[in-house]
Amino acid sequence: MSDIDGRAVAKQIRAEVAAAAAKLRADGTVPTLAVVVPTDDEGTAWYVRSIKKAAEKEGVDCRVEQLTAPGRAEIIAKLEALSADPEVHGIICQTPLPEGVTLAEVGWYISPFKDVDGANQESLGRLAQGRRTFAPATAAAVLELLKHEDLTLAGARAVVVGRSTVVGKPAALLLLNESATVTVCHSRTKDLATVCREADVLVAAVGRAEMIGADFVKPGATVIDVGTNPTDDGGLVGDVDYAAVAPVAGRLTPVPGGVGPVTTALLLRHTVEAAELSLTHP
Ligand SMILES: Nc1nc(=O)c2c([nH]1)NC[C@@H]1CN(c3ccc(C(=O)N[C@@H](CCC(=O)O)C(=O)O)cc3)C=[N+]21
Repeated sequence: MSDIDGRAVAKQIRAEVAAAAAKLRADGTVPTLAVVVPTDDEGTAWYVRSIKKAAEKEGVDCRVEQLTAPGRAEIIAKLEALSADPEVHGIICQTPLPEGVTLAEVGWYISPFKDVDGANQESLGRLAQGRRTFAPATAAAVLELLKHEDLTLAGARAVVVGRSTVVGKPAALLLLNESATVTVCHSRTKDLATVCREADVLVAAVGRAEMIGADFVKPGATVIDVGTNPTDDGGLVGDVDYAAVAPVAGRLTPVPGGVGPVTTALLLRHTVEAAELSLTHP
């Protein structure tokens, strides 16, 4: 088994981002990402700090908009204002949202031109249509990691475990757009391990620590672990039982150091793309 090195892939993407950002700046456009943070959730706070640090290192301005106990109307007003602000090119609204508010309903107020984390239903619809769009950064990271490997997605058996709107569904659509044969599994799937064992490419996006064991994996399969589950001792584990699966899989992403760093890098890539788009579609 060989590890898939997410940090190396992220480094390469970030170098491309830095070059694109420098070019935009030389032409008088400062690529700018706005991060709307509607709760004080611990995991989100970590991600926001890491976005800000990465953005500033690569020449992308990052505006963090921390809201305090906002209602739906306040979040929507903020997203509308940022959508109308010509100096902002990319917008991400962090999850989790306050009780009773969903990303699906507030995502509508993020301009599709600035929707760098694919939260607007127009973005998801375009993905379903196989048209150019911003996919959610985490789902895009799954495909980016696969594309860096020497494997053929067309005709491959892909199984996605998890059907969330932010990861499972868009990852399945991206794989389908690459002509993989895609199965989406979830909590009601019968004989989950048997279905997963058919996969040439297995994507674990359930949010349950180490639930994918060796019996879920076909020998030699490529396994992408999207899970980032905090452990009691302050560490992080994936949805895949790494120690058990490593001897069976052909290739496997570690946690940390797999999907996570690529997610952050792609959010920045989407932001410079949105900035470039703003020049031709002001
Ligand atoms: N609208 C929205 N989109 C998101 O994509 C989103 C979100 N809300 N809310 C919060 C979660 C969390 N998330 C992570 C991204 C990268 C790492 C990451 O890079 N983790 C490092 C390690 C972290 C560590 O060592 O603690 C790694 O995997 O190597 C983690 C978590 C995106 N999220």
